[in-house]
Amino acid sequence: MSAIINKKRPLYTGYAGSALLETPLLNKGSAFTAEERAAFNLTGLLPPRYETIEEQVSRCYQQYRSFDDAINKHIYLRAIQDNNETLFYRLVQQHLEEMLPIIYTPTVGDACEQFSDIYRSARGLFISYQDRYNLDDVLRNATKAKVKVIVVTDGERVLGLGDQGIGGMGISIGKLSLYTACGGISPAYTLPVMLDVGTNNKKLLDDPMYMGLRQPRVAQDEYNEFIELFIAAVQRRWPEAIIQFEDFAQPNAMPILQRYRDQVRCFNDDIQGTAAVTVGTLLAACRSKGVPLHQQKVVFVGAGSAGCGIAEAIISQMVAEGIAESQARSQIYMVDRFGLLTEGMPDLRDFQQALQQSAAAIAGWNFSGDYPSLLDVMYCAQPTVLIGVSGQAGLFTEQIIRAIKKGCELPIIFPLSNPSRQVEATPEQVIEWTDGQVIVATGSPFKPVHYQGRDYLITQCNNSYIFPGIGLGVIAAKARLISDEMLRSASETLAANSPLANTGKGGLLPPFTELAALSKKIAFAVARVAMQQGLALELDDNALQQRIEDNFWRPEYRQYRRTSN
Ligand SMILES: O=C([O-])CC(=O)C(=O)O
Ligand SMILES: [Mg+2]
Repeated sequence: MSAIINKKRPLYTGYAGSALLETPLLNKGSAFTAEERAAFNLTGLLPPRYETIEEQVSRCYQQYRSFDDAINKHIYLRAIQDNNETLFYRLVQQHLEEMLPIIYTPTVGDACEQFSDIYRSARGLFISYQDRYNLDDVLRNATKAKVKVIVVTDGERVLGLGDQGIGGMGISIGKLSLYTACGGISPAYTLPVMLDVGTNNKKLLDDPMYMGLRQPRVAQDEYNEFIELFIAAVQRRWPEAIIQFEDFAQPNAMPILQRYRDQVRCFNDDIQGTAAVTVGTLLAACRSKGVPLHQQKVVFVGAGSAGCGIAEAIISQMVAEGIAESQARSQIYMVDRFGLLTEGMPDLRDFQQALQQSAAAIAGWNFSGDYPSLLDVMYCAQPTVLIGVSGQAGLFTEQIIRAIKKGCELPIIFPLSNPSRQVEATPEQVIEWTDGQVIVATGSPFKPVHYQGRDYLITQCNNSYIFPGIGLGVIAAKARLISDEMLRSASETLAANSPLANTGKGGLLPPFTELAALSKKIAFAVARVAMQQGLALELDDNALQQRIEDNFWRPEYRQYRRTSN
């Protein structure tokens, strides 16, 4: 363990009295000691008993348990976060499996939808289009001086819930909570950002409570200029910050990523994070099954930027396993609203065209519409893997699932859409319709399924396995950019840590309780690749490991001393 972290040097601060109690990064509440209470003018502001953080956690947990609804639990935890960040993370760390679904997917989806209704206090930066020419001033107003990770959204495609306008702030906050809880990034270095360009969600525009700009979304040139101004302002203020793009709508997500990924430390979590975790989970599934990835035929339902991002990552992985790219592409079938993406289909975006099937490939197929439907693809292509990223509940019908099972003894089925209520089929349905012969993973958490005397653990194939480790690795090695190879090493590290693939038992991915340890391994692998590519500091293995430990923040109170001013 790191010398630096164990040293527990006292922290000097000029805050005192109620201002200290109202600063969530510094507040310790009843844990301020007698000496600190005297030195910081706190005497009388707190109940007299001095408490340990463990005692505080017990009280919070008792209060937490008194709420029945997930959304009320979420509101309660967010209130603790806004009052005392150290306590919040200590509580979450101790009850990680129970609380992740509350601070993150699926409950964070409700929190985004109800953002203006449940709003309590300010967190992060709301950058409105109207402030676009004052961005330096706006960034200077941020309460954090040294920002290392920004999660930014414009709220246009929040999870599978569509345009949530300003409510998208909920997802930026949730993702950053995981950066800290699972990736050890100190909350002092994280900043959630919501770019408010308006909303096209009529319900929100008509809602008297709605707290965002009441106007249709700014689009095209104005929108792109705003993004450009934002990126440039971040570069001036925090040139080393990682920018994670989150929940942008398809027409913007890919162009923004392509415009900036070779210039700044950025990635799009829905395209690249989802792709990395899905490839990692798929590799683990293939290894447990004993059939390599390059021998699989993969059908996607949903050919948006997320689906196409995963498909491209699978193709890269198949090529890395030794098959030709054209062969790999021929094994991927993208099904969208109008059917299988096929040569000649009108209005395909660039990134979709690269994934269309050739007319020759489907020449012998038997189908009735203009393009093969999902069911046609199931019968004619006989896939072995089915991945859902459609955002549409119920798309994997019994007929679809039974059709894949017919052509494959042990299909791999990942209904990934989030949150839980948008899932293409529940794990219970998938297991039942395949008579229990299936490897299943979902994007949101689901309880284990009991079927014919057997318990099936449902693996959550969620970005949270990937992005905290990437962030930690990029920070530890000061990587300048985030390359595809770095993301691929994250997938491989994830797969290499699959309990099922390694031991034949347990989940496809490690339990969430092991996320912190896994994030460190991913950080190490990602940083190593960044160094090999000349994108990062040159460090030997020991020095890199040490920097990962040094950067890993733990929710422990530090001793405070008062600055003399
Ligand atoms: O937040 C999650 O659980 C995964 C994600 O990025 C999305 O669904 O947009
Ligand atoms: Mg997302």
